[in-house]
Amino acid sequence: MELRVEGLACRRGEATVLRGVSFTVPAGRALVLRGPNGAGKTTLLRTLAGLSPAPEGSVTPGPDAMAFATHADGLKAQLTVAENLTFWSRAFATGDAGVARAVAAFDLVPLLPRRAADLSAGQRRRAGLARMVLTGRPIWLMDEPTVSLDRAMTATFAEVMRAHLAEGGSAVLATHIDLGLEAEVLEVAPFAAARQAAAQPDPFAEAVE
Ligand SMILES: Nc1ncnc2c1ncn2[C@@H]1O[C@H](COP(=O)(O)OP(=O)(O)OP(=O)(O)O)[C@@H](O)[C@H]1O
Repeated sequence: MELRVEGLACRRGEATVLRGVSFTVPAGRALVLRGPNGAGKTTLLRTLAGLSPAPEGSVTPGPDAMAFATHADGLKAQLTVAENLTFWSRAFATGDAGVARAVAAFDLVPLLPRRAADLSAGQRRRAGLARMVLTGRPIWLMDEPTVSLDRAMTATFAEVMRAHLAEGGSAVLATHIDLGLEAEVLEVAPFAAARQAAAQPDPFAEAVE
């Protein structure tokens, strides 16, 4: 699904962090957000996701089409991974089929009985990313999705993303590492988000080698 952003301003607390952000991410494509610490990448993602109201501009479609993977992963610490997945499948009305897709995508069977509080950082991230699959939503917003993932799981993530894009999904990712994504790059800078076309031929080539 296409994501269209026009003249967006983004606030964090009382501060306007970004202004005049415009871009389109066509179905099947990803946009990578780059920029130094504090540039506003997380703020932009939060605004796209509808978590921070935008004082100016528009985002189409609305938040119901989007799934947002944050640093926090969204797991309830006292529940097992299986219980977290069931909770999400109810919240997103995707049922057992949604859970099965998420488990298969990130090889979660060994983690299902484990309490989220007892998972390693990488295992938590795996479960948090599986949530994106479970939602069935077409537009994925992701904040440093590969942090804490080992090399094999980074490759798995790349495969999952590739499948999502091949199904007509789209994505906006803030990441400091080069995933080898076939993606445009948006350099995020306060009040002046400028676009750099950077299509590359082989998505994820470097991530999965
Ligand atoms: N709750 C808040 N209230 C006011 N300003 C904030 C708040 N949270 C963050 N900021 C500021 O907003 C700006 C943008 O922060 P943001 O987290 O979006 O940057 P980022 O590009 O994601 O950075 P990083 O690469 O470090 O994750 C920063 O200057 C930050 O200090």
